[in-house]
Amino acid sequence: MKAVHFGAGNIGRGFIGLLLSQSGYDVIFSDVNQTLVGALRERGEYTVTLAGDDQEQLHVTGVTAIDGTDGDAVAAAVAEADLVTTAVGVNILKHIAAGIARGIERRLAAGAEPLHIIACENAIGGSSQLKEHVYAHLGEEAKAKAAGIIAFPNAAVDRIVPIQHNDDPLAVTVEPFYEWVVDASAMLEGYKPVQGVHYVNDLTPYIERKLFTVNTGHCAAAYIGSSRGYGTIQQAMADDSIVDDVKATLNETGAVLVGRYGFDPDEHSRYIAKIIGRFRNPHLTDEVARVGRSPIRKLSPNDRLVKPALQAHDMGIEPKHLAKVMAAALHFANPDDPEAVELQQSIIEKGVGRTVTEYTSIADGHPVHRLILDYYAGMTAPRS
Ligand SMILES: NC(=O)C1=CN([C@@H]2O[C@H](COP(=O)(O)OP(=O)(O)OC[C@H]3O[C@@H](n4cnc5c(N)ncnc54)[C@H](O)[C@@H]3O)[C@@H](O)[C@H]2O)C=CC1
Ligand SMILES: O=P(O)(O)OC[C@H]1O[C@](O)(CO)[C@@H](O)[C@@H]1O
Repeated sequence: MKAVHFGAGNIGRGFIGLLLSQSGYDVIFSDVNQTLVGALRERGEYTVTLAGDDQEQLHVTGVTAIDGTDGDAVAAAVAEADLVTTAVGVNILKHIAAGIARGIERRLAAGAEPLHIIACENAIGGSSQLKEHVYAHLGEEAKAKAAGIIAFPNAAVDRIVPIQHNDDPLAVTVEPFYEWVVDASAMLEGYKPVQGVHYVNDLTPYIERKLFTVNTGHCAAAYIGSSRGYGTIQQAMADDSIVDDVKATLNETGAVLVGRYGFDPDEHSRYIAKIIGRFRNPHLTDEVARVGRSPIRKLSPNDRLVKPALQAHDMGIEPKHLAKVMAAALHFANPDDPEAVELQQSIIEKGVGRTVTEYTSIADGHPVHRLILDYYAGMTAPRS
């Protein structure tokens, strides 16, 4: 069995590629990073280290790579794949869509074997977004033929994999925990399960619980940590006042999740406690720059801060701590992060009020808008 996985980065090698390989797939990574592509082709294997007390090592074999900028190679790989997955970043999905579309056209011309295409990104509806981008490259006839044969099940993926600082470009250290949940209702009949994947008929509670707990809590630690001058999540989480902020933020999202989906409150509290323990993992060094990266995406209406804050407000809960995290995100100034640069520029040119409205879609005068501005005014810019 052949799987084509777009993105040989941290999650690609350290999570998705690993599980696919353990499930018996030959994994072909597609990436634009020529160092990664060259090393994967030359060596055909790499090592994943689990960041626990015993530093267990897992050897992934039977892998190779293609150059993601080579449209023919990408189309040929997709045409022959038994499964396609991605972990490139949700904003990159549009850039891989044309190659996937060409691969689908080739499949359709050759007899149309069924195919699942699963985006493993931190986003609600990642595969659906990818489908839209891919369909934009297909004609009406191809789209009609693809219906019922090419499926794009949405997924939630959870494993913390920091930026790697190893001499070996392929080596990757990951936290031991993982969770990969896939929408079974969108899978084609007779699909072969991937080992370690949890297939569920209603993905929404899973993706929202993950995004609004793991990712909301993590970015709370990153943005508030950064505003206090901390460089890593581990440093920030050693500060009790930041842990209190993270917990209070997750109590707000927790109230929303318990209210909307009927999760057991005690079980949800244990879920939060476990996640806070994961953030503190002493065997990892995770930079606030990575966890807070792309603040415009993280402040967008459907993402980990705005959506639960507005849901909380609608349920009569004042989302004070979510607003505080958003205010800290507006102070997140990283010259190497193009979205942070754009946000800071917008604040300088248009003021913070208009910037909040433009990027979060929360109207001026809305109580949550006012909360964000109040916290923003009371917060100093991060120490350099
Ligand atoms: N790192 C983590 O702990 C987690 C990350 N995620 C999600 O996984 C996705 C990937 O994140 P990371 O692995 O951390 O990022 P990363 O930056 O380590 O990996 C992304 C890879 O995609 C490649 N890429 C960029 N453009 C491409 C293109 N056009 N074609 C093929 N490859 C391309 C990059 O060269 C890079 O190797 C993101 O959506 C992230 O939100 C989800 C859960 C955990
Ligand atoms: O990858 P994103 O969406 O920029 O956000 C970083 C987040 O992803 C994770 O790496 C895993 O979900 C978390 O560590 C962090 O909350």
